[in-house]
Amino acid sequence: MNVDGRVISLEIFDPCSQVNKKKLSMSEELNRADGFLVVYDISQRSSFVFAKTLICSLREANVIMCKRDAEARLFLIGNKQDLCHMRAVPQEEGQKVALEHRCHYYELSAAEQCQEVYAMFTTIVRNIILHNKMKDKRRPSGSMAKLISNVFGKRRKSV
Ligand SMILES: Nc1nc2c(ncn2[C@@H]2O[C@H](COP(=O)(O)OP(=O)(O)OP(=O)(O)O)[C@@H](O)[C@H]2O)c(=O)[nH]1
Repeated sequence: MNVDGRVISLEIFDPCSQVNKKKLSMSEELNRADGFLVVYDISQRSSFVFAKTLICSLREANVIMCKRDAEARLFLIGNKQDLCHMRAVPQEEGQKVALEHRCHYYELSAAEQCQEVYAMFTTIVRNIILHNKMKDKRRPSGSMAKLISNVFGKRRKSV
């Protein structure tokens, strides 16, 4: 993808397509993921219920650590908006769940709105890049980390 003049390669892992689909396996892929897109079908209530379970599992497994993490990395997406005549999940309900879990919410149709899908991915990647930059800033710098380890190192020796 081209995001603000930068070429970004995305690696997409779909745990729901794996053999053990019912159980969200907290595999290595999930733990090293930069972002999470939980997609449900607006014409199928069961997929919305499953989406809510997935969001809770991400939180319980500490893959999504805190409010700030969810705001930057977790996205709830109601797909198949073109089937709104068969809608089983009101948009407000999706928005409410997103608000409860502090994540972003989109409703679109992957089949008919490829530009919206591209725009959504651009926003997601932008958010994640910004979040990762902030995280790096919050981490102690090399010399500061060295200083901290020296201080604690010395203390440990004297105990
Ligand atoms: N009408 C409509 N159909 C869609 C849309 N997006 C996907 N589909 C259809 O929904 C079906 C499932 O799509 P997949 O891409 O396999 O979705 P998935 O989430 O991987 O599905 P699972 O196998 O259940 O995990 C396919 O028949 C798609 O063509 C959409 O926006 N509108």
